[in-house]
Amino acid sequence: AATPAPDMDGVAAALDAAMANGAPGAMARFTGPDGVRSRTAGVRDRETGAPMDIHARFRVGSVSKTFSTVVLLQLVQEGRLELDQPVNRYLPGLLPDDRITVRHLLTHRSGLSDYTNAMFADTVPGFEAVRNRVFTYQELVGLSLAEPRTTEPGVSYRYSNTNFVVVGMLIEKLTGRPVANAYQKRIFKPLRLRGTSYVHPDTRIAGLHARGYLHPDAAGDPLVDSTEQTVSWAQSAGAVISTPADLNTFTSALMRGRLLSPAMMDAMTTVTPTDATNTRFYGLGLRRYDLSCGTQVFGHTGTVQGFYTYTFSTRDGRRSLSAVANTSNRGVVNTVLGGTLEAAFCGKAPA
Ligand SMILES: CC1(C)S[C@@H]2[C@H](NC(=O)CCCC[C@H](NC(=O)C[NH3+])C(=O)[O-])C(=O)N2[C@H]1C(=O)[O-]
Repeated sequence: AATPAPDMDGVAAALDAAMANGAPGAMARFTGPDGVRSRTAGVRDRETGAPMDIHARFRVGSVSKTFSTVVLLQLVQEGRLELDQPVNRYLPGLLPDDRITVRHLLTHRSGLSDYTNAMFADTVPGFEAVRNRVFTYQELVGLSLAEPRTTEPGVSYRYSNTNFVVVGMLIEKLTGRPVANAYQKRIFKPLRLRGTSYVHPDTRIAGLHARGYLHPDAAGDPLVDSTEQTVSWAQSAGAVISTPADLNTFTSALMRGRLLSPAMMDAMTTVTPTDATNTRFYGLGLRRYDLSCGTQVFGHTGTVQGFYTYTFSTRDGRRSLSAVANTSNRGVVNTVLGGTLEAAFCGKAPA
């Protein structure tokens, strides 16, 4: 079937819906066979009123997990570790269960609890308590291991940031360098992602950027400007900064096989369902969404204080979309922002 043109009016409507539900601003960038299409809405800075800018940098949250996965799978390709070996073989004594394998981390099937649930139970106090803190990986893993495991290893999918903190530990142990070096050398530089960085524990977003605004739990309380933070509570699970254009370049290059071998891409895109809808799946550090028009898109989502992100590409890498809203802790915004995917990849509904 012919590739449908993106319905940019539909994309714009989803951005407007995000604003109508509390986002100060939103933006989306589609890259496809007929070139680039962008839409923006609202402001990137509530103080100055500066309009949202498609070139603005922002925090991508868990989209970082796909960057970390690419680095780790390159190390697997280089023979530095094996997917089905115990994590403890490479990080002796780290985990209390030798049955937890590297693959379990990348598929969220390790059973390691997600320490952020307790950390952010009270949204604003939780954020304020950690926004300037610097954690070691070991401290974060310690927070998780203080809580009961959620499943026996490999038995079921249970999303946990802890998995990708351990992925960061593996990368640093095997390369002998901070993860920032691996991101830069293996992804940012080769793909010329000049708007993408990993600056942990620096709290700033350099250059032209969107400010992020966290919705408080109590209705009527003011938005919290959450732009500056270390994101040390997430690091290799959530601390990358990027732009819509760079994320489209990244997902497209990934799908086109510019970062990993065909065999490794097959492994990465081998998925299991994450919910009962049978339209949402997870592979290795990668989500698959099956859209209403039958198109499957691969990428990741992100939720970090002040920013919601969707970044997905078709399996052939020919079409990519990144959509961002500069708010969080407002689920309806995240949901309506997701409407950009159907509009962009399925096009206008038949009349
Ligand atoms: C699975 C998710 C949704 S959560 C996970 C990760 N983000 C976090 O773990 C942060 C959670 C707290 C964020 C905060 N919420 C609260 O504090 C609520 N009390 C807010 O909305 O800013 C990320 O990113 N992933 C998303 C993903 O992968 O899409």
